Amino acid sequence: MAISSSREHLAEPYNAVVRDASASIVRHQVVERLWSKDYRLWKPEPTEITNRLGWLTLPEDMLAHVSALKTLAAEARKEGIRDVVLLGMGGSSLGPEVFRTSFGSKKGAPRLWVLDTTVPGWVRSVTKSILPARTFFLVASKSGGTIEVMSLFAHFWKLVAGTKGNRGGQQFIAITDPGTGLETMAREHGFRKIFSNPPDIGGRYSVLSLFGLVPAALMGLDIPRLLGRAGKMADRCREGRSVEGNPGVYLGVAMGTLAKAGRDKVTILASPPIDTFGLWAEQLIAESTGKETKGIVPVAQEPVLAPGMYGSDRVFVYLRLKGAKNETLDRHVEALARAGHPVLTFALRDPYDLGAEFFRWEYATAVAGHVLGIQPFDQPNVQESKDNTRRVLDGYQSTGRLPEAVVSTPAEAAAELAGHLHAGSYVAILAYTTPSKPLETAIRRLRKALVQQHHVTTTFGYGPRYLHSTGQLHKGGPASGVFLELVDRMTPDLQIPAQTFSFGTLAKAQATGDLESLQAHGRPAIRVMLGPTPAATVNAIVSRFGAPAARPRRQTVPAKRSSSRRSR
Ligand SMILES: O=P(O)(O)OC[C@H]1O[C@H](O)[C@H](O)[C@@H](O)[C@@H]1O
Repeated sequence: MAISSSREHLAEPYNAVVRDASASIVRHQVVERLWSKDYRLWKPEPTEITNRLGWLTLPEDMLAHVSALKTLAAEARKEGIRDVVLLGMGGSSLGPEVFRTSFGSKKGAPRLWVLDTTVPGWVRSVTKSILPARTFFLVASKSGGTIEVMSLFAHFWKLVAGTKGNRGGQQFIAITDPGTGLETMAREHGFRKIFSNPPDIGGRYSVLSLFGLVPAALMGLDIPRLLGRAGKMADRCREGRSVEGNPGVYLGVAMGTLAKAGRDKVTILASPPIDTFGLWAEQLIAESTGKETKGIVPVAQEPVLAPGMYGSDRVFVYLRLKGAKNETLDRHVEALARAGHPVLTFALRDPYDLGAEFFRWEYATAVAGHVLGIQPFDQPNVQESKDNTRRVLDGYQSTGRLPEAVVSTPAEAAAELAGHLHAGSYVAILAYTTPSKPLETAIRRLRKALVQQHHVTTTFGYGPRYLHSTGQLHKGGPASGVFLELVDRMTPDLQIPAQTFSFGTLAKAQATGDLESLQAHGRPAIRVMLGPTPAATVNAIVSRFGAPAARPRRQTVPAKRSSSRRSR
């Protein structure tokens, strides 16, 4: 079969592992029970499950909002709005980020900016790129109280208020659940519109709800077309008689059973225009499965290397967009399959097929949770870092100082990393800084060096974004992570209006709060200060890793054919 078509099933011997588990999935009517929202698929109690399954019917339910979305998009065009800045975290920002980078704005529609940070340099760079009086601000938060979102709102509200020609609240739009603090605030501030999202959808399952659709509509996307693709996939995910006939169940059973057999790193490869899909999938998979010391490690945007460099803990999934520059990835994926790694390929005809992929992966993650025996809809360890941040900020407010954390030099960090790594490890690189080309090139070099030298897996996330995404897995998932925290100087800093701390202090407190959480879980966590030239600092770590090590001996089959887990 040509690489350009989907390969939705694994080659042998991996397919046999999935087949082994299938009988139990069919016998226990997992598909039917998932569609009927039976919480016992995951846990004996319904808490945070029954009120989290609204995503199943979004492709139909959201059609009711199409005309309101069209009206808003038309208003933006008519009023000459040039930019839309979305203020949100995790489930409220990563889906829109995929739309922004995969589609680009349509002709005549405003540009979308997604701001999910507290790093002052990043906030400042978006602030400088827009004309405040000709910008809509989307304040997006399910809970309506997330500290980053509220701080960013305060910043942009003040900015707009100080602008000639501003239309005040008319430039602000809220997306939130009914009855939140954000809803009240939006009403008090005279927001142009409040989009009230169905409350039975968790953040990471919300891309096809108003959280994803409002920014998508403002960018000029064809919403019925996107929902239509998602709906077709949802229909395919109703097949209950065979796992191989249901694309969502197949992916979920494959991820779950292979993770149990030792292949717990799901490496997402995607054609260049859609490669931020991995950032969205990271949150979905990591936050849903990474708990009770179990979980699947999603890997996004990792540089591709020769098949022999990878350990036997990987599964590869390739999202191939028709017409994109796919030559390199095509060759890579062929080589991976030839070398005996498990590989799936999903072919997308155009970016609208992302609608189908969102649904497939959501469904698959719910099924993988069942296979792993965890409940995929809560995030029990996310709060810890938030509590630690709060404690650090309280300390700062009474003493005027942040606590000192142990800092390593680049050379020490390289040695410490090496000392912690073994087969099956993953290194999570966590950067509290402003994105830049040189930095991202240096990070790619670091990831390459780690894979080549140690045959481990690498992930990369900007802080505090990753706290709302992979942060749950880091603390609650398997103890195979080693954490490298890279922290900016945060200068020049930026004040948060009506707040006793600045953006820089908040970002540093978040970095410290998470470091403390990781250490409290006994996870190796190393901090390096990025200094005046962040890319040079990262390169200094890379330079400590020598030439690539010899290729490891690699297994080409899963460790063992595990028997399927008893379904409840
Ligand atoms: O949309 P919000 O309520 O602001 O939440 C944003 C994010 O917050 C937390 O970190 C959760 O773990 C995420 O799942 C969520 O997406």
